[in-house]
Amino acid sequence: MSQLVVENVTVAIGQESILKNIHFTVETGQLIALIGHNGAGKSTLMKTIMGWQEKQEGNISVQGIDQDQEFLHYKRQIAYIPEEPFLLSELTAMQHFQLYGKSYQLSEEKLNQKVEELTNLFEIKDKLNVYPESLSKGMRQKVQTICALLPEVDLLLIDEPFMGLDIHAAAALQQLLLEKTQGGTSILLTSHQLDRINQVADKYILLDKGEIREYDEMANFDTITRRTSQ
Ligand SMILES: Nc1ncnc2c1ncn2[C@@H]1O[C@H](COP(=O)(O)OP(=O)(O)OP(=O)(O)O)[C@@H](O)[C@H]1O
Repeated sequence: MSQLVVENVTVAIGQESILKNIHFTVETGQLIALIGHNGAGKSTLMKTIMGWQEKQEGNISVQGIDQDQEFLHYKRQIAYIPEEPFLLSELTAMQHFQLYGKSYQLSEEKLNQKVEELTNLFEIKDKLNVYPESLSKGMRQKVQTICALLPEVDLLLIDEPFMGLDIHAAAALQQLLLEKTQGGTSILLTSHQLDRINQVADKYILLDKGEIREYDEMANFDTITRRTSQ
């Protein structure tokens, strides 16, 4: 079954057309890499799927739940890790986790178990009571990443997941993403790190000036790069 269906989506910001007629699906348990030059429209597409950016035309659904018709129900199926950590200055790391746990209706027991597991994995267990301003950039990203990994959602959207993470955390995240897909979660991520993408993605979408140029198996990516650079 298609987890995410994006049909003929068009986005303009002011007079500028940013996404043109975007059309693709992501199947259950697939990991799709969204690639393209700076400014190609990758983050805008993520934000549009999240409902943070308004679309002018088209439809988006997750598990058959339409974004426009049942927004709250739709949104509960998705977790998002934005490119820039988006943390509240008045909340500690643990309070962020609790806020996410509440909004995705996790039981306290499940939340505590996952916080324990993920803060151990990302080596920030000693930072639970620390406010964002006292965390390093990479630690803020870890907190944001953990927030999105707490709920069991159908669709995970991740903007540049590996950027800013240390080697240990990047490897741990890579493993975790693969485990998530094996459990049936679909993942759409953007990345400029081709070596990582090659290791995790099933397929890639090549976005160019707001349009999809290629949507193919990851295994074909090298061939295409060579062909287009000749
Ligand atoms: N809030 C905004 N107002 C005006 N233009 C915007 C806004 N957000 C994005 N854009 C424009 O939309 C286009 C796509 O930007 P977007 O951030 O989606 O690109 P990207 O592919 O994620 O790039 P990068 O790889 O640099 O992160 C760019 O031309 C950018 O200038």
